Amino acid sequence: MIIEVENLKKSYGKLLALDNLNLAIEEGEVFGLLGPNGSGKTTAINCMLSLLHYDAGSIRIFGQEMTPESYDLKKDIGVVMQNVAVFPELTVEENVDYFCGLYVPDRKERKDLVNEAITFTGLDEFRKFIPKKLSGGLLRRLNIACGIAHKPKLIFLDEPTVAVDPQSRNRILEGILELNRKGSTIVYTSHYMEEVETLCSRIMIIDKGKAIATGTREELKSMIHLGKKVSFEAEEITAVQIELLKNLPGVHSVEQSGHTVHLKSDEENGILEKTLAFLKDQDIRYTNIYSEMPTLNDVFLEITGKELRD
Ligand SMILES: Nc1ncnc2c1ncn2[C@@H]1O[C@H](COP(=O)(O)OP(=O)(O)OP(=O)(O)O)[C@@H](O)[C@H]1O
Repeated sequence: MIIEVENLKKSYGKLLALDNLNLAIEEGEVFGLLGPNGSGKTTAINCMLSLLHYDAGSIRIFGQEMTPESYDLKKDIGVVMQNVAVFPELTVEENVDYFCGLYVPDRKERKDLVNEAITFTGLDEFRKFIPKKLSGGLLRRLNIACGIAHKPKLIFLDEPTVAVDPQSRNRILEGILELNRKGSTIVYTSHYMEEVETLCSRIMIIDKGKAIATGTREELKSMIHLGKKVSFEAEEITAVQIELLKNLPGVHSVEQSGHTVHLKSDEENGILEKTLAFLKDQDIRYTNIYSEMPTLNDVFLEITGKELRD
């Protein structure tokens, strides 16, 4: 096991930020911590890295107890924090070299690692730039280059794509998968469910410092017995017709927002066809009908009663 967290508790004054958190991550995983803002993701990471004192519980990394003095463990860990942390007066190259130098004292060895990290994050043409001259997306990529240049076995990335343009975002996500393919275990926090779904082999959904569900995306979705969702727009649908729709076999719930009708079913198949037949039978004019599979937001909504995004 690469990471084992048992019964972790952390309070800030009266606020219980982590409430008996348990976590086990195996080598080779891309593990996602998914939760809304303030759910405790950063606190969990900072505890795992021994950057924060915690009140109770135990943390083992690479099979050993993690303490603030675990320097031998830390050299195999890479950290990309939520807030970009680079030196404003150093160039891209100098920044990466500085952070890599914390773990790799040999200059020659480091030169190759720094070059590799810069190329990997697509920063070759910006080597001599200082951070102030970089766009938000490029700055995030520099943050990543600084965190991974020493080729760590375990990489923590805390919301690395917040406020990043789509091009940089894709590059970052592809880069993370590439790091995983090259052998690094990844712990990735986000409140973007799409990213976590695409990237992560296993996901823990966290809310108010508590793990509310853990599993692969398929396992998480199968927990909530929700089949497909169907949405369509209909300007003239009546309240009675909405009630009739709710009574169709297999229909779980129906909600209206403006002219859009959202229907949830507990069946995987056939619900779109049933809805179409109903609309035809009732002579309801509709546009933009589509069906979709449940998302991790549906899982979160069903378990907590609120949306993942605030
Ligand atoms: N240093 C601190 N002092 C007091 N409260 C804190 C501190 N750091 C975090 N908190 C609180 O602890 C809770 C968990 O915060 P944390 O930053 O771990 O959540 P998060 O899921 O990472 O959210 P975000 O994505 O917004 O960073 C929140 O209610 C937050 O306000």
